[in-house]
Amino acid sequence: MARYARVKGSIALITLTNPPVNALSAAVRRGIMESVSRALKDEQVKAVVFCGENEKFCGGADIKEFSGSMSGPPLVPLIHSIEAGEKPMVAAIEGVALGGGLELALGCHYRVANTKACLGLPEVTLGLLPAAGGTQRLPRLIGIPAALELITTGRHVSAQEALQLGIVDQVAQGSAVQAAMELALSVIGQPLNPRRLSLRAPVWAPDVDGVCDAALAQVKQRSRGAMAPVACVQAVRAAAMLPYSKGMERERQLMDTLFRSGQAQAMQYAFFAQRNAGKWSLPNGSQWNNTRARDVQRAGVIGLGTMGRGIAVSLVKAGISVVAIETDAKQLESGKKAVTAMLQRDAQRRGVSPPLHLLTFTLSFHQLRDVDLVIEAVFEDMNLKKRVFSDLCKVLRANSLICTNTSGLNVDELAAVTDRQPLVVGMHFFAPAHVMKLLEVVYGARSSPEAVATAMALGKRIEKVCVAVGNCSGFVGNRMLKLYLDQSVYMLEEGATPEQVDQALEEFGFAMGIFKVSDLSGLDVGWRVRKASGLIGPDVDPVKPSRWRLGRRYCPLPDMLCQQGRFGQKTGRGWYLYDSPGSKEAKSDPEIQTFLEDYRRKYGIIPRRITSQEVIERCAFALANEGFRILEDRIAASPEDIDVIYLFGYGWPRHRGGPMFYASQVGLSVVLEKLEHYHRIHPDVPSLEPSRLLRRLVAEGSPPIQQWKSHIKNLRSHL
Ligand SMILES: C/C=C(\C)C(=O)SCCNC(=O)CCNC(=O)[C@H](O)C(C)(C)COP(=O)(O)OP(=O)(O)OC[C@H]1O[C@@H](n2cnc3c(N)ncnc32)[C@H](O)[C@@H]1OP(=O)(O)O
Repeated sequence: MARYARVKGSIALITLTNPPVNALSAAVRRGIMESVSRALKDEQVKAVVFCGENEKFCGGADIKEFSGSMSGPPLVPLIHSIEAGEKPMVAAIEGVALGGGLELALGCHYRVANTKACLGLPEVTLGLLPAAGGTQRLPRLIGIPAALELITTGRHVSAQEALQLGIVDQVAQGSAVQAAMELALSVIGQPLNPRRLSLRAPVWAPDVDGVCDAALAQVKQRSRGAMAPVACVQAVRAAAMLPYSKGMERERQLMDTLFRSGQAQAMQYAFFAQRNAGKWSLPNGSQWNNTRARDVQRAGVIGLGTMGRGIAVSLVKAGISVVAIETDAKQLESGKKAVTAMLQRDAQRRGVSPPLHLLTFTLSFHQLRDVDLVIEAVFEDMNLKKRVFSDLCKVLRANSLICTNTSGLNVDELAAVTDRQPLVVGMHFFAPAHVMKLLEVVYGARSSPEAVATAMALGKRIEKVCVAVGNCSGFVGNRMLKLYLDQSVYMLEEGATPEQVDQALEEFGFAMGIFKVSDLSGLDVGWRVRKASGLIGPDVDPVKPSRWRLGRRYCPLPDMLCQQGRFGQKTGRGWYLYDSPGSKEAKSDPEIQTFLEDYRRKYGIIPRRITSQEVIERCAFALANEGFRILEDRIAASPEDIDVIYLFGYGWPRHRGGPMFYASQVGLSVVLEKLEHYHRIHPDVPSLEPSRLLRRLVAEGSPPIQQWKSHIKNLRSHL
């Protein structure tokens, strides 16, 4: 899987051939080894150029191989043999040079990239470190601070930035392969030792220790328990302190630990889960590769609140014309200002001009007559949305799609008021919509495969991670979130504080605990939903609200907070205290402690100590248990889809894979046992009762997560 050719008389051109990204599989490594040996032996060959098939240099090691037993020539000695070769070796980088691909290029004596190439060492995002010499060669090439930044973040850099950093020697406007061949011919006969990065001395710099310490503190703070970024800093520190061979030894030791870790498994699982989510399928058999998406050139956005603004920005940035509608002139003006400012800021950052010409702001629905698709983002109110949907049908072309950004209302009920049920789907964005990566595409009972394909393709075009889900209250993400929130507030009743719960979740890896997140989102949002769903009504005792509603345990604490006007950050008070409305730093509020104590006293609850372990078990296992029910109900097509939703929409730590992967990693029988235990203690919380699918999987020997899909099919056929 490496092609060998002699070109221009004296150049051996070695082409990596393993589409789509020319990953360094065992066969590719073998091919490179044989080709290098042939080039070194061939007396006609005076220089060697490496490139990749289909204008993609190399996407790195073949990640699929990591889960099996590795075979074939190892990468480290292979790259060493390239570097040690007595003929100039030049990497011609087109498309991507990532991970092992860049490490291969660093083993070459020269590197040429074309303008569109991107380079990086993203191993840290897979729970690993660049262990084919990357942590030792890159610092020797570009210095410790720049290498630390690239290796600990896994950030991709453009060819231009790579040139500025000194990673590549040349950027070619046209073909990198042509430019590399010219460079190779021009350097024949020049000494190679100065070009061999491994021969360079350790990279000493003033206060190297201080720089590494600062990087360590930064990654520990940023990555919340992830091991790989810490190991990356340790390996780069070795490049600063030790000769190359010792540094390589350190790199290998650190990699050995990471490679076997559950964190690496979780992150590699997340990599493939994200890509598999794009391969959607519907219960009727329609799927991503048998359904055509429609082209969307013009879209409408109804409502310019926070969500509508973010959606409009995302569409325009992808080159789609947008007609943005509001019902009130003042709101239209403030929406216009906000959208324009967001686009201007973004354009300024990227050094381009803002695509404002793609935007039309109007109060008139008639301007929507020739759009291909509309995304409704009005207030979360079924009647209001129904009115908007029927008004849309009066002006839209008969074949225009109508999408709703509802976060959990019934898509079928909305579709029913239209004249085009097959053309109605949900597009559930997450706030802020121009930043958050997740998009749940919700298909209703009558949504056509073409409508789903169009929404999925549009989501991909605006750079979202899209997951197709079925229609139920809250869809996947918010349906699960409800149970996680329930557990959190029950624990406050039982004796915990918001700080304790949040600390346990943050130590687990969440960027923010659930109470901080609730304050950020606004506590009034859930309050409104609970009122609309009949959980709060005039029959509720205002002095001692019932803890039992609709036949199950209910915690009135969040409602009581809202009654006090504590809506979270926006009012300066929620579960925490803020310096002023809108400020972000959450501080403990003694009033909340007193409020919780009074509450427990009023209801005769004797507080008990709740450990971090209990917090994690009750939150994570409640999430996973609902995830199993969602799989039984066919609302999500696979556990991977659920995990992608939690990773990209709800801040689940990537090094824990997602709630379903976490359950599989902890062990399904352990999860079952714990749920049974908690359900025994809390029989008034039906959601803690282990799901049928979980029981079934345990009974069938807890198969690996990749096999759950077939067990789910069997479970259904037994129902
Ligand atoms: C030690 C460790 C070492 C030495 C390493 O090198 S670890 C690997 C480091 N490399 C990476 O992390 C790069 C991973 N890949 C990507 O970031 C992207 O795939 C890409 C930027 C290279 C291309 O992006 P895009 O064009 O959007 O395509 P997809 O992401 O959808 O990928 C297409 C298919 O290729 C599969 N793929 C990609 N990279 C690898 C890889 N390194 N090993 C195995 N397979 C890879 C990916 O899963 C897609 O497969 P399908 O879904 O189409 O089946």
